[in-house]
Amino acid sequence: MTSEALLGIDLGTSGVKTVLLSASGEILGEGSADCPLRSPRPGWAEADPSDWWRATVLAVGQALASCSDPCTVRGVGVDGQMHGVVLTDRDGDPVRPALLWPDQRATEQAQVWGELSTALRNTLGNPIVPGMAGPLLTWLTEHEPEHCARARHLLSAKDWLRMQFTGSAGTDPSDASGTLLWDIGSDRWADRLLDVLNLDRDLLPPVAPSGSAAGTLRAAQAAQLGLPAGIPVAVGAADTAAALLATGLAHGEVQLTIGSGAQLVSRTDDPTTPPQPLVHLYRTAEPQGWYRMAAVQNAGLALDWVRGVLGAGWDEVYAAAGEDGADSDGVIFVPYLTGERTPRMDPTLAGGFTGLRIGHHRGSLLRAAVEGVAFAIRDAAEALPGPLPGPLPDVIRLAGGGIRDRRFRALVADVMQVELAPVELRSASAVGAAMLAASAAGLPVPQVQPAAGIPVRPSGRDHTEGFLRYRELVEPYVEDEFGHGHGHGHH
Ligand SMILES: Nc1ncnc2c1ncn2[C@@H]1O[C@H](COP(=O)(O)OP(=O)(O)O)[C@@H](O)[C@H]1O
Ligand SMILES: O=C(CO)[C@@H](O)[C@H](O)COP(=O)(O)O
Repeated sequence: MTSEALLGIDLGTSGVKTVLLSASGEILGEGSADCPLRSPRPGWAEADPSDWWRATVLAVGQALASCSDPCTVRGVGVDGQMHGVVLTDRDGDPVRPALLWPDQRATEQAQVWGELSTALRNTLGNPIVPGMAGPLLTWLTEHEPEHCARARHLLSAKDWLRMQFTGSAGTDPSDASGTLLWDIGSDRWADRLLDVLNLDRDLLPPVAPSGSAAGTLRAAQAAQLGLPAGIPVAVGAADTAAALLATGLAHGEVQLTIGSGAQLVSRTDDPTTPPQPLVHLYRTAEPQGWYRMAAVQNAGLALDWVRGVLGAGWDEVYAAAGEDGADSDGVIFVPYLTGERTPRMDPTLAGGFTGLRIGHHRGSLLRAAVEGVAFAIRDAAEALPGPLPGPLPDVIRLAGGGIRDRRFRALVADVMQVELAPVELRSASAVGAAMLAASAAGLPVPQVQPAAGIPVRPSGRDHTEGFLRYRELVEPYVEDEFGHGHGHGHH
């Protein structure tokens, strides 16, 4: 028997995940291929898009091979990591490696952006951070004019991939709203800002709805991917926006996704932001609507770094999360390897282990690392405003490739003191991309009912003392969203 399927491809920071979804929302096949970022200098984060392509071919092949019956793919949708820049020529060939969201090279340029008039900054609805396309483009204009002169398009990761599929350049509002080049209230490129900053408007691609058809799959690429040529390809969406589609996050609910970074999101109908926002505001992948995001730069990315440096396997890392006893015996890990966004909003911050004494050992460092990432997530969670002014809800939805281990889930629930409701999808974003493929192919959008995992309730283990010590290290003095300085009660 042959089944019909929609293919979703998630181009994440750590690699590519694929899913084949049936018309009734069932997962027929899955695949994944690693494609880690490169850091040619401290503070830089790049990727070679040809590695993305190889990982995509592998992950699509795996998904097809994993189906129990042969699949006929009726449409393709893509989503990807947000904010970065792929500068390409007119054919979509990169003129230099892609710059990714954890990149901090545009820190100086971001400061210049921060000095723009309040009116202009308000149109963006977002904190100014150096890993977003706008400041990265300013850096490229100043430091690599030769690459800018050769460039025809500035693309997000998934837009680059889709251009390989269809041959034409474009983007969608959910990714465009994460560039700092987008007028969030008017839902279009921020032309006045581009003029003021003297940035090349012609580099920005046309924008179309996430679920519309961008074109069809070209024959040569179809042959490499093992897919039929000529099938519709959706414009696609930013990874978090795609994940919201798959999990069906409702107004008033909060979702925590842990991958390379971690994101806490909630939907909002109000696209206004305070002058110095500590959280992001982005467009959803739907025809209307926004969501707010508290963004943690260093989640799985920091754990992966610690793992590499200490030569540990993932199981050892997660075993450390499951250990009983005192909080890392006084060792604290600050995971700010790529600066930090919510709630610090400071790209110049760096990571570190502190509190080390003779008698501490490798296990103390691993334990401190998982705890430090959980502390960073709690720190960000406390900054996420509405649609629920006030404290976080009692239950938070949990998703992402970083939650696969139950010991880490338990630690995060204990540190945050909330119940976590896991969604058992290997890649919620890839499922969202497959849903967009259905709409681009003119097919009914599958109703996905993601399997609910076992709820993770706080066990009663108290991490408050460790969290407060962490806070003292990272937050001697803060300003709230309205610019009022205050110290913390525990000082
Ligand atoms: N083999 C593994 N076992 C357990 N956890 C892993 C493994 N590989 C990766 N991870 C965790 O999953 C994260 C990647 O999750 P994913 O959602 O795929 O991220 P991204 O979208 O950033 O590529 C890693 O940073 C790490 O925390
Ligand atoms: O930085 C953000 C959002 O602001 C992330 O949504 C990135 O898009 C990275 O996602 P992952 O690769 O960690 O899933």
